[in-house]
Amino acid sequence: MPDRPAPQTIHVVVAGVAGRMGGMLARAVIEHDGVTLAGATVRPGHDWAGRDVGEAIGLGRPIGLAVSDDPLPLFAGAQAVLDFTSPEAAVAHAELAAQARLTHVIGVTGFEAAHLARLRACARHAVIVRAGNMSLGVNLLTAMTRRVAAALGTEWDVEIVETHHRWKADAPSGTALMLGEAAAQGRGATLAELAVRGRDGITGPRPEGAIGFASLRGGDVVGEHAVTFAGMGERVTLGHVATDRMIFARGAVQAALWGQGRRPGEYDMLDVLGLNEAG
Ligand SMILES: NC(=O)C1=CN([C@@H]2O[C@H](COP(=O)(O)OP(=O)(O)OC[C@H]3O[C@@H](n4cnc5c(N)ncnc54)[C@H](OP(=O)(O)O)[C@@H]3O)[C@@H](O)[C@H]2O)C=CC1
Ligand SMILES: O=C(O)C1=N[C@H](C(=O)O)C[C@H](O)C1
Repeated sequence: MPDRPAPQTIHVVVAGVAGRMGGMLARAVIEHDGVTLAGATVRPGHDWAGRDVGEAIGLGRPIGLAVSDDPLPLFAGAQAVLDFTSPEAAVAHAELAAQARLTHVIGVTGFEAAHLARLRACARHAVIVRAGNMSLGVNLLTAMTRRVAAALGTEWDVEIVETHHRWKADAPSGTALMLGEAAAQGRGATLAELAVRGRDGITGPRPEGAIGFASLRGGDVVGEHAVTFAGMGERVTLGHVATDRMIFARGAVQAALWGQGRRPGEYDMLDVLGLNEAG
């Protein structure tokens, strides 16, 4: 339950509206009840600055809102920001979001430990909902992965394979790491203790209990993930295929609404979807 009553309609800013996800997020906000698009940002100096958001994202009509390259005044007048930009930009946005006390929904992947430490500090002042994947299907898969890993034990080898479009910047994907963390949790460990990220050359036998990752990149693949539990004489594979980025955008809007009136802190989509307890 929220700690305070949530407003009826919340004002939402989309950061990085010129990106593959940015345009989807703006559409999702425009289409969703209970949220109003209050701003959309691009990197300083981007040639979309000043253009109408509707025209810039290809909606086919103006919506009377100009793209901005200055997040500060937009954040000051909003209740939430949806952020699928880059690790550096998301950390800078988190510092502004903390000052404005707004819900910061972060879909960005590829964070390093130093970024995560800064996000943790910001979450002392505002709600951060961060997940490597905001879709319902992947979050269900995450909860299932934790359960299956707990049930099968370490004699079943866990391998996670992900496939994405040719433009993706980071590997393994944020989703793959989320699934790996869930498998590790199911076994009472952390992913840092068990992860094997990339194999090449004379690798020797697989360490028992390791969680392996492999990444494929090509074409326009939206995102595919498979978690295989390989035992002696049988294999169990759980998977998810995304065919439309709107699944991530809708999840982000849901997270923005969920965050209203919550206590400051770090949350994820399992919290939003009520799947943490179920795991
Ligand atoms: N959690 C989830 O469900 C999902 C997460 N993702 C993640 O979201 C991120 C973005 O993915 P994608 O949309 O494909 O990538 P893109 O590169 O298409 O989009 C990122 C956008 O952010 C912009 N940007 C960077 N810095 C700033 C800034 N300071 N202010 C405003 N805009 C900025 C970039 O601008 P410029 O090009 O000028 O640098 C670019 O337009 C990735 O980390 C990806 O893994 C993607 C899909 C789903
Ligand atoms: O970069 C992407 O496109 C995606 N990134 C996320 C990830 O790293 O897992 C989520 C989704 O798979 C698409």
